[in-house]
Amino acid sequence: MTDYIPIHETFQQTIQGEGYWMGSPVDFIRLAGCPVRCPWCDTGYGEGGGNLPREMRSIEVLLGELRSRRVVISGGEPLIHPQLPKLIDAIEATGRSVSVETSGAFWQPLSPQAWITLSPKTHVSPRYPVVPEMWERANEIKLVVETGLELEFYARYLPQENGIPVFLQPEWTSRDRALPIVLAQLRQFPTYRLSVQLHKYLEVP
Ligand SMILES: C[S@@+](CC[C@H](N)C(=O)[O-])C[C@H]1O[C@@H](n2cnc3c(N)ncnc32)[C@H](O)[C@@H]1O
Ligand SMILES: Nc1nc2[nH]cc(C(=O)O)c2c(=O)[nH]1
Ligand code: SF4
Ligand SMILES: [Mg+2]
Repeated sequence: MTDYIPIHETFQQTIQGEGYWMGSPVDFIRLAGCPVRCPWCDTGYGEGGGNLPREMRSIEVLLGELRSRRVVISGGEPLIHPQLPKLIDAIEATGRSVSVETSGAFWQPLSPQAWITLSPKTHVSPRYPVVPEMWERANEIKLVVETGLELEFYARYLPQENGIPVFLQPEWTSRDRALPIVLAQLRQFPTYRLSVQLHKYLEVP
């Protein structure tokens, strides 16, 4: 039985612009749909995304497009789709590695080899808090910093010394104000790292 999954867009042979794998050559599969409605969503889901692309594509066709050794599955919110585990397994079966970008508001058991980037949104969308399993499963945490209060909001969930990597990412539209805040926070928390959405500066997808 062929598995279809709702796709917003796919693009290949770009670079991961954010977080731990920043600068790595990657392909992108952006799944469609997200209920979380972050006010500053840079992908258009802040208002629900009803007018955004949504095309049912088969896993087989998605595999045929792949060119890079690492594939980033993003969205929208990838974990709302029950087909996600099968898509990850199918990509890994080609010998590739998979990264998943998620708000952490939904849970499904995923391949233990998949790299989970948790970017929490509880603070801007209290109806969609990070589920407890996600704080345990995440391989990195990426906080979008707009006001500087985010770090305190999530303090009890953030790893202490020698934990998983924590990235502070200036909210894009307020980056001129948010970047100095992030740099000051990095002086206070020198084990955390800066993530800048490199792709936007390079003007690649
Ligand atoms: C569009 S989201 C899709 C994946 C998932 N829904 C999530 O929020 O992690 C991809 C990444 O972009 C980040 N992001 C979205 N809008 C942003 C903005 N305006 N400034 C900085 N990062 C943003 C999210 O936090 C997330 O790490
Ligand atoms: N190049 C590039 N890197 C990214 N890292 C996370 C992205 C996302 O929208 O999930 C993204 C994106 O949209 N483009
Ligand atoms: S959870 Fe991700 S895709 Fe959904 S609105 Fe927030 S940033 Fe956009
Ligand atoms: Mg993006």
